[in-house]
Amino acid sequence: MRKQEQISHVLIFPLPIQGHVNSMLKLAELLCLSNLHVTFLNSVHNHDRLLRFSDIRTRFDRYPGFVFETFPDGLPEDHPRSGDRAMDIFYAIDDVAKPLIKELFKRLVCDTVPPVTFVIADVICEFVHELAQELGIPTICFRTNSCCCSWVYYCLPKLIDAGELPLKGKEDLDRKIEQVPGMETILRGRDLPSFCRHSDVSNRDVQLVLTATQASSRAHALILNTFEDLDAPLLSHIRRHFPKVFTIGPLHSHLKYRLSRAATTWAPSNGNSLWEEDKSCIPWLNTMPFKSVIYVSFGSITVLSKDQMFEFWHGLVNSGKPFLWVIRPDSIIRENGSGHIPAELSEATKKRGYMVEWVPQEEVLSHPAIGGFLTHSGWNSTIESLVAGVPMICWPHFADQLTNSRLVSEVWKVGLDMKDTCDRLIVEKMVRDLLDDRSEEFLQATKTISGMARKSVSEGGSSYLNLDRLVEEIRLMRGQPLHSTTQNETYQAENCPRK
Ligand SMILES: O=c1ccn([C@@H]2O[C@H](COP(=O)(O)OP(=O)(O)O[C@H]3O[C@H](CO)[C@@H](O)[C@H](O)[C@H]3O)[C@@H](O)[C@H]2O)c(=O)[nH]1
Ligand SMILES: C[C@H]1CC[C@@H]2C(C(=O)O)=CO[C@@H](O)[C@@H]21
Repeated sequence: MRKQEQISHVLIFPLPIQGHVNSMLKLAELLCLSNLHVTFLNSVHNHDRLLRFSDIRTRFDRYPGFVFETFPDGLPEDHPRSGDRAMDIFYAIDDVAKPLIKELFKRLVCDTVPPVTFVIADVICEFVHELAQELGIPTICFRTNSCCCSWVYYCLPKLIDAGELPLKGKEDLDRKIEQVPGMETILRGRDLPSFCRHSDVSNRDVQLVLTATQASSRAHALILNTFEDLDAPLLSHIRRHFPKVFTIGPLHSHLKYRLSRAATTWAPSNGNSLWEEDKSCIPWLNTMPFKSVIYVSFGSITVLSKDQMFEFWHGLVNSGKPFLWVIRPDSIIRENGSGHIPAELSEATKKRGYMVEWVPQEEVLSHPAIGGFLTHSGWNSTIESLVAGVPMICWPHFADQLTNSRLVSEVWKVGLDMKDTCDRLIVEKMVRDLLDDRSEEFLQATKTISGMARKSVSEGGSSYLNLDRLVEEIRLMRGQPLHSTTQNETYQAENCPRK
């Protein structure tokens, strides 16, 4: 074995969308801080945007063992990559980009010094597991979504066998779901991930989630962006099927802690944003009273119809509370008809509203003026809100969001779930409940969880120790194949030209 092959070199592959790239870049930086070599794969589309709107270049330049590589995602430049077109990303990668990614993998295993010895694959990208396996490179998989949703995905075959899926109609939405151990008293049909609402389990999105989940069980270990105290009951179930689970989150908070302890004077960076962060909201927030503002954002892929936007807008204005609302340029569905904005909305917005296209969300959530978060319940947003101690109103509509919002309201009790409704009266009432009438109860619960989260990433905490164990595992696994034969060496002997 050549000398360079002694060095552990990790290849990280996220699904190329904001919520996945964000958390996996944080993981990448944590691994760099532990002196591992890391190559991070971005789609060309995302990489260009990250270079324009974030400081990734300067941030990662400081790690000598770090490299970005890119691949085309197979979609035309003007494709929205959001809303009901978000799933196109998978199928375009499959149709167009896969052979190119395979060549890239080969190059990284054969021609790179030191060669890639380990892959951390986004669970949902099944083909990455296949490629790594083909090349004899051990894989750890990373779930960027929540622990609760991951557990539901593992239980899907059981749900189907027991006839709990597919849901048979509207009446099934309120029926209790019994086949997800640990959540028997919590979940109703409507709280299952959105893919479960398809009337036919042979639907390709359902199959994608099922096969990716199955493939992940062949990986060496599983990484979750959560912490033990938050998800203990579910983790004990997951560990019966998947013995090696590394809970190392909340990743954003973990990274901040490790950076603050590293012997550097590196300035805190801005995020991993695919849109330009508008920081003008911070001086506006500075003028607002303590915990008075409701922050509204539906993440990076949700889109709203005009009717939905107006229901939220009326509800926010009628609540009488100041609001900071992120409306991405691509987030309102273009429809014919009147785009007329009623005078009462524009007047109230001038007085106590602030609308922007994208914000530095972690900074916003930790601002003292923020009293609540009206969110789509994406996992990053949820865990960022938990760490910041900000109660939530949840308006989920895709994938894990429908399950996350149920845990927010019924398990962690840190907010309210308005799923499957979009009505100005409900928005108004929930904003008042969150910020006034029930604020004490929600603030108390979020404070407790925030404390546990921070403890978990501090020295000696569960996530802190788990990250150290993960790094050790990667170092130990270097060059060792997962399976009985030394596939890695066999592959290299057969396919890498002799140097
Ligand atoms: O103005 C904004 C709005 C959002 N963000 C950040 O963007 C990320 C958004 O991630 P997330 O809340 O997880 O939402 P999505 O972008 O919708 O994420 C997708 O990926 C997640 C991880 O798998 C899933 O949980 C979601 O359901 C899925 O939609 C977060 O880190 C936010 O801090 C900003 O920085 N500024
Ligand atoms: C594009 C989506 C397909 C499934 C992924 C997901 C999940 O629950 O696994 C959550 O939201 C999206 O990021 C992914």
